[in-house]
Formats: sequence, structure tokens, C-alpha cells
Amino acid sequence: MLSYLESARIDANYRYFYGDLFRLMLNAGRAVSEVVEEEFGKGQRICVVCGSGNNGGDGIVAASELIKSNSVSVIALRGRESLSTDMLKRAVETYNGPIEGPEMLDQCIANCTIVIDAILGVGAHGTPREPYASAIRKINTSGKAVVSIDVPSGLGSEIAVRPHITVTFTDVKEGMTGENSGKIVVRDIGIPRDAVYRAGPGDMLFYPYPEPGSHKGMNGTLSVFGGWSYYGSAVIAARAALAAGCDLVKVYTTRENAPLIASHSFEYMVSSIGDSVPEEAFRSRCILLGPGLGRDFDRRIVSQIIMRAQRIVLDADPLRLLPHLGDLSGKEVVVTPHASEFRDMSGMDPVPENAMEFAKSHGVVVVLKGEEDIITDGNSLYRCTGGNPRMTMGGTGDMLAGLISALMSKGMPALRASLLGTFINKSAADMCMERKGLWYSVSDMIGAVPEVFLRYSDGAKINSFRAH
Ligand SMILES: NC(=O)C1=CN([C@@H]2O[C@H](COP(=O)(O)OP(=O)(O)OC[C@H]3O[C@@H](n4cnc5c(N)ncnc54)[C@H](OP(=O)(O)O)[C@@H]3O)[C@@H](O)[C@H]2O)[C@@H](O)CC1
Ligand SMILES: Nc1ncnc2c1ncn2[C@@H]1O[C@H](COP(=O)(O)OP(=O)(O)O)[C@@H](O)[C@H]1O
Ligand SMILES: [K+]
Repeated sequence: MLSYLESARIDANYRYFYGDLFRLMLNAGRAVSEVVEEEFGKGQRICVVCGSGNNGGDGIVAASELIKSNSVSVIALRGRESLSTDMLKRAVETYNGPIEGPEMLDQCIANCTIVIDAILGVGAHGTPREPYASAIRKINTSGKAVVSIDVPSGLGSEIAVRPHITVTFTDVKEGMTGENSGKIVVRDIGIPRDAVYRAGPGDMLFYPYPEPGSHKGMNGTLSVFGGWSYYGSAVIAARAALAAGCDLVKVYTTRENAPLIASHSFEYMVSSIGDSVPEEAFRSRCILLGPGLGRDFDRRIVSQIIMRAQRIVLDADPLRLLPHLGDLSGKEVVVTPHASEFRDMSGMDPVPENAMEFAKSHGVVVVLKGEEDIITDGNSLYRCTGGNPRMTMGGTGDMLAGLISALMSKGMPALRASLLGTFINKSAADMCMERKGLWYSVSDMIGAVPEVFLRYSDGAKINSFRAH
């Protein structure tokens, strides 16, 4: 079952990794025409009702196939000139019949045996506006056989097409049932596994944008336990977390290192801890434990932090404790080992299958770092490619831990935060390399984080898909 958002994620990743979506639109339109002819036979009178998004494009491609053995009319509900995107223009080129305006809708429906609903797909949100709402009502009262493309237009709102058949792509979409979608036929349209199981710009769709009326702390609170031995690691993680949009970051460190860490920024808070952990640290939405902690940490304190935390990212030295802590599946936990840390903590080779096994048996998300990051929750296995060999410099792992924990502090679930965090980290490095070759620094990477967000989250579509 695919949510609309997951569908849009795959869409965005496909475009990024493989170029434009037109080949998929061709496959989608052809799949619809095949199903229509399988179900109803040839020689039908078909009215294809199109909106002005890609769902409409699928309808036009279907029409270009169906016209070979049926009588076909196409209606563009917002007029032919509304079919203006590059994809839609290419769809129109495949069809060598007329495309009528909305004034022909009544006649088209009256004369046909089958209505194809290509008004709205997974890019739609909210109750359909005019002229779509009226068209949907007309289709529902027409008494004709109705076939919806991808989803019944308006699904989930009070004005929705009630089709006999829905031809949906890749997987059933969230909210579809036999009652609201009729017979559901799932067709593969050739989306490669990699568009699904690779971190990419589509993961930006799950970034929790701040609500306009929100106040301080609602968009992320993070406690960073680190810098007990290497203070710089805590500075990097805290600064990366702020760059990723966390409201409030507080570093808990040793009495000696607290002033050093504080001297590197006035944007995060610093507190020193003694024999016990202050209660307020657990009130933050996420905890990051590990950057720069060093090997000689107090096991009792560190175990206490892990056991108390509900949402936590574990990095570097404390990972060694993990095998002794039992099942953590009641919490949201991300562990971010590199290859040798993975070996130490699991006793297994650092390969994807073992990462998956470890994630499953401990109830955590594993981010196994390397030239290619492996991300797994024990059920699905993702990878994050990209980045460059300059990322072997010290600090890039601290930065990644800061990013993932910041995203979790803003409410993203562990797996989503890990996918987006790995993508941002590698993209920031690649953006720095575009400018400075292999001679950029971790500070440059942190500075590039806002630009990564801007580059990959622009466009009206991204904004319309804000996840909460
Ligand atoms: N996933 C894939 O890989 C592939 C997906 N494909 C297909 O693309 C479909 C998704 O296409 P999509 O993203 O262009 O959006 P779609 O559903 O056509 O609607 C967007 C339009 O609707 C409008 N609109 C929105 N809300 C509205 C409202 N309440 N009331 C009225 N209007 C509203 C919105 O206008 P705007 O809000 O921007 O003014 C915009 O014009 C997908 O379902 C599948 O069929 C295949 O072609 C290829 C592979
Ligand atoms: N050779 C490489 N090519 C591309 N990215 C790399 C490479 N080595 C490490 N990275 C990236 O650098 C970051 C830190 O990974 P790593 O160096 O393995 O961890 P650590 O900093 O904990 O030693 C990760 O985002 C990882 O993807
Ligand atoms: K539809």
C-alpha cells in the first residue's frame, strides 16, 4: 500500500536518478488502455475526462492507444491550453484526435459507453475545486461504466468519482478500497527498485515544515551528549543540527570542555554534567549520544541515557554497549556505525544483509556508513549513493549524526530521518566539491546544508506535500 506522499517520493527520486517521467506516463497510459479493452472489449465509445496534471497526461496517452480500435473523445476540463507542462505537451503529441474543452463534457458523456476519469491523481490535495467538482458529479450520475486512472479523482474527500474499475500503478494507494474504487487492477509501469530503495530528493517531501503559528521548541529540541573527549565532534554535530532546522540544541559535556564548546557558537546551549544526567535533558524530543564521547566514558551514565531516551541516535563509541542492552524496539533508535564499528558492535561482517539482521534483532534503524551508506529498519533495505572521497576526513560522521538527530527532533520517524539525513550529508559534500574540489572542510559542508534544502525542495509540488 502506497501513501500519496510515498508515491510522490518515488516520482521525485525517479526524476532525479533516471531523468524525466514521460516513459512512465507512456507505460501508464498503455496499461489503462489494455485494462479497458480486456474488461470491455474493443469497439466502445470512450470519453476521457482529463485534468491538467500528469493524471490527465495518462488519460491522453490511454486515448492515443484506445483510438486505434474504439471511438474516443478527449475533454480537457480546464481547456486545451492548460495542458502546458513539457510532459503534457508530449502526451498531446501522441494523440492524433481532437481535444475538446469543458463545454463538450455533457455531450461527450451522453454519447459514450465508458468514461475514463483522468482528472486528479496522487498529486491532488483537498476537495476538488471547480471545474473538477462539477465534472465528478456528472460522471457519478451518468450511469456509464467508469474507469479511474491511478486513484478515483477526489478520493478521500466528499466529492470523489465512484468508478467501477481503478487501474492503479505500482501498488494500491492509501485509502483505496473496493467500495470507493471498484475493482482495483494494479499495473507495473516499470519503476526500478532503485527509485524506491535509494535515498534521494523525494525524501525531502517528509521534512516537517514549521507551521506559521508555531513557537520556539515546536520545531525540534535536541540534547547532544558528546565532546567528553573530543570537543570538536560535539560542535560539528550541534551546528549541523541547527543547520537542519532544529529549534533548540543543547550540548551536555564535561566541565572542562563546556567552555571550549560554548566558545564555538552562540547558537546552541552548553551544560556540564557530573555524576548524573539532568532531568531536563530527557525533555527534548530527541537525544544524540556519542560524537566525541571517547572510549573512557562512564558506562553507567551512558546506559542510563540510552535506557531513559525514547528517541535517540547512537554514534561512535557508545555503540559498543548496544549488544548488552537487549531489545530496544519500544523506542525509536538509530545507530550510525562505520564498517569497523559495525563489526565491533555486532560481531558480523559489515554487509547489507547483516545490517538488516542486526536492525531486526535489536529493533533499531542501522545506518552503516561508507562509500555507499546502507540504511535499514530490519524490514526494508535502502542505500544512499553519492558523496565523494573527501568525506573520509574527520567530522563527516559527526555531521551525519547531527543531521539525523535534528530531523528526528522535528518529529520525523527514525527511518525517514535516516534516509533524508544521509542524502543531505552526501549532497552537501558534493555541492562543496563542485565549488572547492577536494579541498573543502566540514564547516563548508555545514554551510552547504541550507543550499541542499533549497536545491532539492523547491517547487510548488514539494510545498503542497508538507508532511506533519
Ligand atoms: N508516480 C509516478 O511515478 C507516475 C505518475 N503518473 C501519474 O501522475 C499522477 C500524478 O500527477 P501530478 O503529480 O501531476 O498530479 P495530479 O494528480 O495530476 O494532480 C495535480 C493537478 O491537480 C490540481 N489540483 C490539485 N488539487 C486540486 C484540487 N483540490 N482541486 C482542483 N485541482 C487540484 C493541481 O493544480 P494546482 O493545485 O497546482 O493548481 C495540478 O494541476 C499520478 O496519479 C499518475 O496518474 C504517471 O503519469 C507517471 C508515473
Ligand atoms: N569513500 C567515501 N565516498 C563517499 N562518501 C563517504 C566515503 N567514506 C565516507 N563517506 C561518507 O562520510 C560520512 C561519514 O562516514 P565514515 O567516514 O564512514 O564515518 P565516521 O566519520 O564515523 O568514521 C558518511 O556520510 C559516509 O557516507
Ligand atoms: K483519477
